[in-house]
Amino acid sequence: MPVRIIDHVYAQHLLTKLRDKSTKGIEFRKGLVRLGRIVGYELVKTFPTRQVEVETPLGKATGVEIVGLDKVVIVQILRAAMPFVEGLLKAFPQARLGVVAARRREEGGAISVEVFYSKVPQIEGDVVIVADPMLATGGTMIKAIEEVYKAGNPQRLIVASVIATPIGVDNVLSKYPHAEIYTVAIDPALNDRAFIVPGLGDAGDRAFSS
Ligand SMILES: O=P(O)(O)OC[C@H]1O[C@H](OP(=O)(O)OP(=O)(O)O)[C@H](O)[C@@H]1O
Ligand SMILES: O=c1cc[nH]c(=O)[nH]1
Ligand SMILES: [Mg+2]
Repeated sequence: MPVRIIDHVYAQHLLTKLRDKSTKGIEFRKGLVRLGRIVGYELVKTFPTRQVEVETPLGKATGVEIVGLDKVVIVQILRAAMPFVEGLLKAFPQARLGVVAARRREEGGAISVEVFYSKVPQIEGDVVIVADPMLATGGTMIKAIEEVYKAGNPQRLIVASVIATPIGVDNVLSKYPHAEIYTVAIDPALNDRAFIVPGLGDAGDRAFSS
């Protein structure tokens, strides 16, 4: 199960609004928060559950408890992941958080990625969700995952994205074949500046109005 598309109709609806170039500033940012929430709730479905008994004020009830929520670490890749992670945290409010600050640079027609700050908590045996709305070439995600492995070996490595490309997915999976990639859409192409086409443009710039 290398890539799973989150085909929830509300996720698809929100993504369409984000793609629309007339969706500006705060509306764009709010859309990313809402998408993060839905992606989070879809990810929760992949966790094991157990039956538990609780005492209600009037008697006993049998219910379901999600197992392992206390083991979740979310790693956000600055900057575009910030609103997306705000949404993910609605589904994983007790998650510990890591941060990787990265920027893509164009040098002589080639794209390179610079990580200029990284702080990831100890993650041995944890479920790590690395969040970035855009998985274009996959270069940034690969660098972020390298930072994750410096902090320990996760039990599960989940990549949470909004738009991915086939090449980005292949690049990540060729280095980390066990990564579980969740995305709302896969777009076909990259342009000559490694932007996703049709994509939604520059997610960081649109979210932060620069
Ligand atoms: O898969 P890749 O080809 O590496 O591209 C994806 C990265 O590009 C963007 O970051 P950018 O460098 O624009 O930083 P920003 O989030 O601050 O805008 C985006 O937010 C991803 O992190
Ligand atoms: O299309 C793209 C590619 C990388 N980063 C973005 O924000 N958009
Ligand atoms: Mg950007």
